[in-house]
Amino acid sequence: MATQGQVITCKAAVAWEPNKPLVIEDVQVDPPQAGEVRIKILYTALCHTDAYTWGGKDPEGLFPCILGHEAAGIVESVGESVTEVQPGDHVIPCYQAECRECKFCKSGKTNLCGKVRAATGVGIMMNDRKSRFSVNGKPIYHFMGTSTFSQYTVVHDVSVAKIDPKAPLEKVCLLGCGVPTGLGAVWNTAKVEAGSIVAIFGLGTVGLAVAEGAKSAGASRIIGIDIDSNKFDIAKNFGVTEFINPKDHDKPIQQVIVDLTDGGVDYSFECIGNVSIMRSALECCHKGWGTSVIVGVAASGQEISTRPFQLVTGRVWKGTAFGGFKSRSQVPWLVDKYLKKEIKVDEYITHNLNLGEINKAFDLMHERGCLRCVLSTDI
Ligand SMILES: NC(=O)C1=CN([C@@H]2O[C@H](COP(=O)(O)OP(=O)(O)OC[C@H]3O[C@@H](n4cnc5c(N)ncnc54)[C@H](O)[C@@H]3O)[C@@H](O)[C@H]2O)C=CC1
Ligand SMILES: N[C@@H](CCC(=O)N[C@@H](CSC=O)C(=O)NCC(=O)O)C(=O)O
Ligand SMILES: [Zn+2]
Ligand SMILES: [Zn+2]
Repeated sequence: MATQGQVITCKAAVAWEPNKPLVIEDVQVDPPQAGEVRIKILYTALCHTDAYTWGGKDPEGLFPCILGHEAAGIVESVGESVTEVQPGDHVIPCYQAECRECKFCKSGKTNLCGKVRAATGVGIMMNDRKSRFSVNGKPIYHFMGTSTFSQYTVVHDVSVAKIDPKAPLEKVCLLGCGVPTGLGAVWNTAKVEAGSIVAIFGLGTVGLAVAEGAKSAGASRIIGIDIDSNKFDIAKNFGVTEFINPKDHDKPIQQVIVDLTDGGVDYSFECIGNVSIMRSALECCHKGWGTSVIVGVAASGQEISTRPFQLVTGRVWKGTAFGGFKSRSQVPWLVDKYLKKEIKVDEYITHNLNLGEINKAFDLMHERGCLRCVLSTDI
């Protein structure tokens, strides 16, 4: 039955309130308006940022909402003036848009895009400043402009990357967030050179992707730091050469690293979202040139601090969103790299469940051995 132009009723996981189990609801999904695309989501993974917003830590978190931002699917229908995708295209929704026209996109200095950010930050679509989701007439907010914990979602056309239909959607859904973020933090934001010494704080999917990026950039030493010692065995497969568990040391972790590296590392990456570790990550950098990249997302109200002397003496503090990748242009390129076996993806997937088991998937995020859990939306 043709669904184009019709409201679709489908299953979605609704977060009615922070920290309360998500509820699988029959959700009404409106047709796409001008500049919008309705996507049948086939696979979606969970990222730590979903847990962060669900946990009430996100200053932009609005409830009720449909979370989820690391997914892949097939275009069901498009609104007026959409030219770059059509029904049947295989796509990855991108929380970081790329309109190619705004001040940000044209700057050549950033992957951030200003076109729809004001709407996606408040859970609505730009065209009429309303949501396309409802349950029995009650509007449900969008999340990050993607809302992939649903069998169907509506996104802005500037937030859709068209990919090679040969790519397995159950794998490449990961290229919607965590893996590109880690790789890009190294390749685009830090621009790590061959021979560099790198420290990575937090060896989840994002930190492991940093390790993979650093290895491919030719880093000579890749030091992984995690409070879970089981992470080292996994991390070796992604390029980590040395492991430090801060719990095994009395000295501040930055001092331990400075002592181990003749004055500090060339590059460090914070992949946890902990502001005190962000300070350690900066202060373990070498005087004169060490650069620290903040990747982790810290809770509302949290602030970073250090002695300004750390920066006066040449250390550089940076941050990255989606690893600096331009989403619509570069996600298809990352998919191609995966198909050519130039980047890992499968190795980050430790669990597979379906959308109906989403609360179990959130629980798994706190368990040892869990990197990414991919949900099939086929309940
Ligand atoms: N900037 C961006 O564009 C993006 C940021 N993120 C953020 O990156 C962070 C990491 O995400 P995931 O890898 O999915 O998370 P994760 O929870 O899988 O990994 C975090 C790792 O940090 C370790 N850890 C926790 N506390 C620690 C401590 N005090 N010292 C050392 N290690 C510690 C944990 O054992 C775990 O291995 C999150 O804050 C997430 O929100 C995620 C994607 C994109
Ligand atoms: N709403 C949050 C923003 C958290 C954040 O920094 N998000 C990252 C992506 S995290 C993906 O898993 C990002 O891309 N930020 C840039 C942006 O425009 O949002 C908060 O306010 O803390
Ligand atoms: Zn994410
Ligand atoms: Zn733009």
